[in-house]
Amino acid sequence: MSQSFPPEINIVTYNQIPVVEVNHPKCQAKISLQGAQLFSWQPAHCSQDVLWLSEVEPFVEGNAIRGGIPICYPWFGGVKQPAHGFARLRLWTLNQYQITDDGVELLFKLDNDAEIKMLLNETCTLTFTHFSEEAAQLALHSYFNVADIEQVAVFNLPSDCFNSLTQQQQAVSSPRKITENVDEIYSAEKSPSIIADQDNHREISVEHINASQIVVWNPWHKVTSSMSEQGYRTMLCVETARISSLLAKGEQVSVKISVKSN
Ligand SMILES: O=P(O)(O)OC[C@H]1O[C@@H](O)[C@H](O)[C@@H](O)[C@@H]1O
Repeated sequence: MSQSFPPEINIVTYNQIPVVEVNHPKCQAKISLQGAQLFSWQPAHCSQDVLWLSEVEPFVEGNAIRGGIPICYPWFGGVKQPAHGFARLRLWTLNQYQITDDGVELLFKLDNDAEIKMLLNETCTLTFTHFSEEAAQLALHSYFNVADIEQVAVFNLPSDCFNSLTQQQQAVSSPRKITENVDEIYSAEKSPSIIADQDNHREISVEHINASQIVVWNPWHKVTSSMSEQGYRTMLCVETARISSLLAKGEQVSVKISVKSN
């Protein structure tokens, strides 16, 4: 694609990683070409970023970026190496863009395997399409930026989940409050998940479209790469996933994120 972009789009380098910066009256956003990873999105009406990025992220080639929306594909977790699949470690290409008064649309491709369309405006919609013949898993592993994890409540999750830490199914009270290391897999029967971010006076709605699971993760004090000791305090992952029900060729999964101030 031509290297001359309209003023709303800029390609810059963060340490070793090429990044697309979007500057539009409706929103500002940043996407790493490694992983086609949206790691900053701030709609005009918000005074804070909606997505969390580790303040110690080094932006080193081949290192998973800690924050934003990593695309975990074509597998989830440590079933194989690298953990969470190779898509977040590879360079994607920006194949199309469109800028209108309403916002910016970007299309990134990972060879002939997959693509992700990003519709960025006052809301944010990512639509992933799986193209390869082989069935695959996926997680749009969204890290949300919250003022204080101890004042956060997540509404509209199912009343039970699979706890990946104990490897057991367990009952969960509603709304879900986070006060320790959590790593939970819910069925995606209920959508959207609502993150009440009390001290930022806002609610983040996370709509899971064509997902089979929702993963809720915060490592708390567990040592985690590219994350500071206090990093867990301002983040929460609520992930849109296809773990048990594999993606067939041509299938799409989307996450739609919107923010309401209160
Ligand atoms: O450190 P990674 O590979 O980015 O993974 C982070 C976390 O991702 C979550 O999706 C998993 O449920 C956790 O088990 C995992 O620890």
